[in-house]
Amino acid sequence: MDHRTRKRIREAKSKARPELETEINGWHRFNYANTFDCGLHTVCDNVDRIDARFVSIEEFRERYEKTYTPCVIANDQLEWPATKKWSTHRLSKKFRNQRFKCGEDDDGYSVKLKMKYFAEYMHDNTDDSPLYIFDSGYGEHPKRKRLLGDYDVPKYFKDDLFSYSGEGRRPPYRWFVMGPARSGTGIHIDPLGTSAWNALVKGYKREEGGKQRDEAVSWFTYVYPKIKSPSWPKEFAPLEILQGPGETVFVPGGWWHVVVNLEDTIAVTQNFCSVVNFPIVWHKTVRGRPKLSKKWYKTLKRERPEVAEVADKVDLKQPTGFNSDSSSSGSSSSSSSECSTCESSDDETQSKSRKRKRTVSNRSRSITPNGTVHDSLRRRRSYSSDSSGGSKTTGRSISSTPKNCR
Ligand SMILES: O=C(O)CCC(=O)C(=O)O
Ligand SMILES: [Fe+2]
Repeated sequence: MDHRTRKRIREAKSKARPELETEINGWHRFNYANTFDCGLHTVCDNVDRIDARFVSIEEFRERYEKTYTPCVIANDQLEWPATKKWSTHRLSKKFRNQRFKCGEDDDGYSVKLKMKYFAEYMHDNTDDSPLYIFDSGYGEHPKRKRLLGDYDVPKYFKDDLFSYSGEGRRPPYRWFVMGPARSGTGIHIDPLGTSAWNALVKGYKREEGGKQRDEAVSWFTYVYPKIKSPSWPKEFAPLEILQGPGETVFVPGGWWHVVVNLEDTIAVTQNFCSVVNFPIVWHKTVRGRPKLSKKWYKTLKRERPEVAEVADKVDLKQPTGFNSDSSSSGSSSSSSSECSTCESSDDETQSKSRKRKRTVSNRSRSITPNGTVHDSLRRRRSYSSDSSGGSKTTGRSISSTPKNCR
């Protein structure tokens, strides 16, 4: 690593995590680079896998979306140029001098690094919880928007009702995500009741959460062993996923989740509002983003009158019964970066400057040497009564392969 690269990285790190700069050995304090157990052999992968080639949109909707049941979608990236183009090497050539967001400073401003510097850092760092690219601006940037051509929104998620709120106005909804081992996303619920898909193109992940810092790696170190211990009530056992390259995780709204990368990973994730989660998302948007909701409603009325009718029927005085508070942001391993994950508080500023909050929840993901990622999801009981609460369904084209489950 040359002098300039080191300097740029040092600057980015001190902006993104100033609190670590004042600690002795702040970035290496826990020596996770040598001690972090990625848990490959203890992961209990207990989430359904479906094959995108055989499961229809209708079947997916009935089985997973409507029941708010997480699942892993396989074989959906077969045609994606990203599978070839998204290697650290190729990206660092193609986007060499493009700056990607890898954190946020204390005033909420993006901390960015040129791809060429970040790629070097990926391969050569021993930080406990390294910087993580979590960039939502690429779609509007003249050069970075070339990434859009490398992947396709999965067929199950094409009808995103937030598109009717206006591309420039809608809350951030898509993120290019790239980071080394031990980076990840602290425990959180995604914002505004939205659901998400997260497509891992390269690498392996795993997660943990905790109150040390709201970092995934700490969660996995301190909290995960507790929830896996025999004394932990079975009814609160988490869902866990080892997500590999080529796999796309469906995270229904309201689920706590925490994700950790087990090695270098490259992924894309989008949050969406569909006809299924619309009543909840509408409720939260009216309360959290009132101005936006008014403009959104106008367009819906014109373009999707049947959805506007649903909006008319939502009782805004009743609580949604859906998780909406005390979630964390921490979509990067640094506790301060932007995320698709921050739950909305009821104010209009939320989507612009993502607030950091300490978390109480999480999802995690990890990867194995043979290309699997591990994801751990847990739903709060208060979530919603019509949900299956993580129960599994199996059937044609759907397999569930519990491993190491107690
Ligand atoms: O891949 C990750 O780090 C998880 C991302 C996530 O959960 C989110 O963006 O909400
Ligand atoms: Fe999330």
